[in-house]
Amino acid sequence: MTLALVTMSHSPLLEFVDPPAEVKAQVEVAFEAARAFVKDYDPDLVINIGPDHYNGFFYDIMPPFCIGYEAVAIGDFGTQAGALDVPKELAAELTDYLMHRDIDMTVSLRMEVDHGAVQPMEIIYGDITAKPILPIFVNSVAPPFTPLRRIRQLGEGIGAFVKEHLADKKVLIIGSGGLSHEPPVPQIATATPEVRQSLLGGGRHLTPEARDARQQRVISAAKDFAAGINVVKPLAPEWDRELMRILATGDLSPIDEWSPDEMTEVAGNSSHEVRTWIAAYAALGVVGEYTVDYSFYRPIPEYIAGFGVTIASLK
Ligand SMILES: O=C(O)/C=C/c1cccc(O)c1O
Ligand SMILES: [Fe+2]
Repeated sequence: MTLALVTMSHSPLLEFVDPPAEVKAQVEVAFEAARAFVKDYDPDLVINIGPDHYNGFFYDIMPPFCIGYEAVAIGDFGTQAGALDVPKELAAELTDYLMHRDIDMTVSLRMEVDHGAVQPMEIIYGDITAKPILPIFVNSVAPPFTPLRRIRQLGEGIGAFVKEHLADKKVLIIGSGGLSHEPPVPQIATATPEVRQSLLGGGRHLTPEARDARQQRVISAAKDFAAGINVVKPLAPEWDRELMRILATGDLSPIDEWSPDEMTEVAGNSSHEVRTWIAAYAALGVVGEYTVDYSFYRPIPEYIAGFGVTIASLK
């Protein structure tokens, strides 16, 4: 058994906006580092921890986290659509294991996932079905948020499962999202009645026209933000670097004390996507001491993201 980790900011804007060539080149170097690492490691299984942006999960029922026994990517922002290759029985075993560790997993027998879940797989493999994958959703955009301690414990449970039940496998854990950012994903607290309906589930399975309108709003916000118009909260590079520093130490306990409200205040509504990174690092830390082999960070307004990529492996 072994476990390795890749965490990656995602941005649906990658193909829709144009940062300076030097920035694009740096991001491509980071993506290539992830590809090369994964190619060399050649995992048997991917455990994919990702958020959702009101495409698969809505306020009719919003779990803090959920595992998919089957999963279908909706293909937003031109990402690959279609069914993921989920080993259903293994997903059920992991659920059972976590339940017995007092992690009340929600299950979906047919989870719908968006760019937030699949973009790293697409970047790394060019195909979201390239490997068997256990898809785990972590709520990162819809308050109220579970305390970060619970996310760490979820990650630790996943790590313990890998250690005990996947002794003959090479496993890659992916955390997708973050870092500081506040793209124009609607908030229930400030929603108009129409948007509120959409967040309650009306936004599921949008018509192509409605999907296009939704995406154009985000693309145009990104262009404004890059032009220096503060349509969204500024990125918070210091906060991002501090998180990455803590993750690299192997001791995640300081993060337990972070309050969700303060995260939102300092690093933006979508900064909670770092929960995927925290869970992934907690899983790796349970399997053994680790080193961060590669780390990239740059705030990229065009992508509306404090943009980071890390790779970590066991010592
Ligand atoms: O509008 C959405 O669905 C999400 C947009 C977005 C923009 C930038 C960074 C991210 O992580 C996003 O999910
Ligand atoms: Fe996102």
